[in-house]
Amino acid sequence: MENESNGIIQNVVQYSAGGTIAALGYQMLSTLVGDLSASTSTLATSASSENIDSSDGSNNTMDSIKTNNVLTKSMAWLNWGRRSSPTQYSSSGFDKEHSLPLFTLQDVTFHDMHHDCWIVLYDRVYDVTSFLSSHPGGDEVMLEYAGHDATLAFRSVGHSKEAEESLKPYLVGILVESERIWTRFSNMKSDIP
Ligand code: HEM
Repeated sequence: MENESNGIIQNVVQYSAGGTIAALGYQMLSTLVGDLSASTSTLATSASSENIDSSDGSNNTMDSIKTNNVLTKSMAWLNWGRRSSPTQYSSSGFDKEHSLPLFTLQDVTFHDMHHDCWIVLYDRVYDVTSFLSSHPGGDEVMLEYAGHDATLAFRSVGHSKEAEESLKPYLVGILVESERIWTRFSNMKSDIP
């Protein structure tokens, strides 16, 4: 009899311990789900209200998503990891002719933001971050090419000789030889400012 009641007590204790753990698990899960749905609804609300408020009629949904939601903030942390790559310091060597570091196109892609904007023009790498706000054509057109080769866009605008001259202070490096287009072939060199 005593054994039997001990067994029952043991079962009750085990059952309640299991129940407590399950309850704790459930609570943690629902907190998580709660957080997620709260952020999703905040996202939906902010996105739709910005759309309605938009006075210039433009679609601000993506801007809103970019700035307001938890997912984007997490992405910023991921980006922080990506951006801590030491690409200002070239691992591809040094160009003796220009006394400048050599960069690959991939190195340049790391600098694709308003506060850190590099572009490639005529196989040369320019850090135009400080020039963005004073560009006569506006910062948006340049930001479209942030982290990329902008030579064709630059040429298609028909920039003046003064514009070409004003590039010089922003030069930070040269493309590695295997990725050059304009300076690789002698018949194209005359086209380069
Ligand atoms: C570091 C690179 C750049 C520099 C130094 C620069 C400089 C200038 C300057 C000085 C002007 C005034 C007009 C002129 O003198 O030609 C201008 C206008 C303009 N630029 Fe740039 N620019 C650069 C890159 C770009 C890029 C990548 C684009 C991409 C499309 C662009 C698009 C324009 C546009 C649309 C205008 C206005 C043209 C007009 O209203 O007549 N620029 N830029």
